[in-house]
Amino acid sequence: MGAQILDGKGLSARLRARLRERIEALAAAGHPRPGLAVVLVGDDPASAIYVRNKRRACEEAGIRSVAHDLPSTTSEAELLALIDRLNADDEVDGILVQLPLPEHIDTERVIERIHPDKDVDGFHPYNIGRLALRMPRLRPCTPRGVMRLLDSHGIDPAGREAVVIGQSRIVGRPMALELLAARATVTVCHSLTRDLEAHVRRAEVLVVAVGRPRFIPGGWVREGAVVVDVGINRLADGRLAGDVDFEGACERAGWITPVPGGVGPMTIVTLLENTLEAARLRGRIPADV
Ligand SMILES: Nc1nc2c(c(=O)[nH]1)N[C@@H](CN(C=O)c1ccc(C(=O)N[C@@H](CCC(=O)O)C(=O)O)cc1)CN2
Ligand SMILES: [Mg+2]
Repeated sequence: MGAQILDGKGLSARLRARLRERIEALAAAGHPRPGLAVVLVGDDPASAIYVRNKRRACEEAGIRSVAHDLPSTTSEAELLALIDRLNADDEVDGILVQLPLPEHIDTERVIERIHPDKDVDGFHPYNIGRLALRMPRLRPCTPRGVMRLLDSHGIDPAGREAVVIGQSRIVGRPMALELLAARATVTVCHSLTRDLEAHVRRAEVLVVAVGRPRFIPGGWVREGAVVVDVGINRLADGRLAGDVDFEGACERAGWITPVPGGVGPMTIVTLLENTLEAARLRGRIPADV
């Protein structure tokens, strides 16, 4: 095992403690606590766990979270009506709609209905457009968390060959935009990409988000590469595995994220930070904290 570990768990714990201090100081000075509405539709077991973790993280950071748990039979119109109410509620700084939504609901329409200043997931076309133009406001949590993890270990993607595998709304596309904003040379690979192995072998920064356990063999990883594994796959024996063959990749990579304890915790802390940022953008707390 040659690779050094990119420790998202440790970094996120430090960032969360710092965030809590800032929020407590604001509260002590008479400012409102940031408020996050967490919307869960249906009974997807993984989503239920992620939402529970987000609510707990809010509580620990001193953020007021309001739960909206809706049945899987909720219609799109009902969900849009809830978002309208949350948009109009001054005490709600951030609105998070857990994805995936049930199939009968149009995800794009729901995301576009969230006011961009409350879009703490950073998925609204306005916020994605701002990121694409290198004028970011609220930024998608997982890619932003990855960039902070790299930065905290002194890794600068500028000028490097970055390869992102996967083109999802949550990770792949915004990850490519973050890396481009950081001046990497970016390639996005997907299911129609020819010769994936050749792209992976070129990558100095490799980000994998496909949701298939050990999809990338360790032997494909470039010597010294930075490997960011966004996959969280539950194996038949109950253990978690990433999208990259971790043991094999460790032989060649310079840096690598573990699963669990790498990217996942960074997603959650970035959500908390985005909620504070949304409160700032909305003028509910001072701009200089
Ligand atoms: N509205 C959103 N939906 C989804 C997002 C998102 O950012 N916004 N991302 C993913 C799921 N996700 C957050 O929602 C998420 C997944 C995993 C983790 C995490 O901390 N994972 C741990 C392991 C957890 C386990 O034991 O299962 C880790 O990697 O260490 C955080 C957030 C899809 N939906
Ligand atoms: Mg995420």
